[in-house]
Amino acid sequence: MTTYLIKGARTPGGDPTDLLLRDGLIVETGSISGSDAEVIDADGLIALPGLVDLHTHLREPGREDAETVETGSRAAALGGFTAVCAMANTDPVADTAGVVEQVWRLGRDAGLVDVQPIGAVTVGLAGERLAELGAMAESAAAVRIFSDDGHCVHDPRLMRRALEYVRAFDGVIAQHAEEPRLTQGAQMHEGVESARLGMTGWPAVAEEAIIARDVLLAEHVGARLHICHVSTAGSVEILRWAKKRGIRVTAEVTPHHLLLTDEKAGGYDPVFKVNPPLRTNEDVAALRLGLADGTIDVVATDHAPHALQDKECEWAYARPGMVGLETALSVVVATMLETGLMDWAGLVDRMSRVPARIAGLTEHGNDLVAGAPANLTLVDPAVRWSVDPAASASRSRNTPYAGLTLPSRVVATFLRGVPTVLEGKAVR
Ligand SMILES: NC(=O)N[C@@H](CC(=O)O)C(=O)O
Ligand SMILES: [Zn+2]
Ligand SMILES: [Zn+2]
Repeated sequence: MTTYLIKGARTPGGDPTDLLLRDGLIVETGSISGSDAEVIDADGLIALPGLVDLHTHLREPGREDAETVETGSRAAALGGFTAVCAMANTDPVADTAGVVEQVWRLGRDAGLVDVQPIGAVTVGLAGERLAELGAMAESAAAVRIFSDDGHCVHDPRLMRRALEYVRAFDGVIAQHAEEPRLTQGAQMHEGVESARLGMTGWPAVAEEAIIARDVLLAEHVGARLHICHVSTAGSVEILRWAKKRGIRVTAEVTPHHLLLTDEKAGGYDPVFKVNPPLRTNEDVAALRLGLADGTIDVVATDHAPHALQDKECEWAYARPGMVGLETALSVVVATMLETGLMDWAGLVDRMSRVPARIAGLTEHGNDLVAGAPANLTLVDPAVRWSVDPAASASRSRNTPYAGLTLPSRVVATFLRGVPTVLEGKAVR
């Protein structure tokens, strides 16, 4: 196994340092010389703990034409990630120990990021009966996060049972907050733009009503709740209230909800169709402030690859979702760092340390100190780059940022001391 010496990397808030990586660990930091290691010149680069994504759709098993565990893992590594949590809405659904173990093994065999499967809450995501949560928790995949993402666990009794069940092993239910009765036929955010375009709206209250209900349920049973892809100002207010009350709730926001608004629907390009929908400028401002002050705990990509025929069609028939692994860091730099709302230490917190803690991934999200696992990424903060969908490592092309110039780029990523990305290119 090659030993790597990273020379002169800046760390958030710290002085430039060298990092010696050997046998999967950071074995030494500070000023290091006289080593026979392979040297990586990191002058001008920032070293961050590897990013952790709590919300990735890898599409395997079932839709390998849109993404596989391997292609999604490669896209993640290029985005600076060393761990991703794979959502359960595959085909078959990840609702048994067998399926989550299969995904976990595929991730291990690809070896580009740690793939932590998320288990479904209900059988087949149908919202009727609880899936075998205990068996998934005890499986080789050691599932801790359960989610019916793509669907809301809308039956309050079932949601209560799920929260009670996972409390026993400190698991967490990640809720896709969408009251289905309020979003029937919905195509975009309900507001001025949807009225102008004549499209059926997805009102903010469909998200907020479920979040309000579920924080109260989590309080009642004393369990951990996580809210997926928070998208409205009202949701931020409810979370702020719940946290002040001591309720064990965490929440995520996607990069696209930090940057884009419902005006994008005006061109009827389905690349901008996503669940929850792009909202208004006021919502974007509230999400940024909520992320800055910690009301929203983490950024998660909700990387949702879709095959060409599922996206390049009429808006109403297009699947919702956007890819995001390769652009997440840059979009957060553009929306949170360049606006002065957060610094690099804040980004590390929201994209590495806290998501790792929520997922229980103890090998990730650690400070880059001697003895820590060598899971890290090197970022060039001086580079600006233009997003080219065709250059993506993801099998799908549905990025909403085509042609956009974004700041900061991942130069190298290491998983347990082994490079997955070097000079901005995937190693394997
Ligand atoms: N975000 C999306 O628009 N789509 C996701 C499902 C989801 O995250 O709800 C997908 O699986 O494609
Ligand atoms: Zn969702
Ligand atoms: Zn999702």
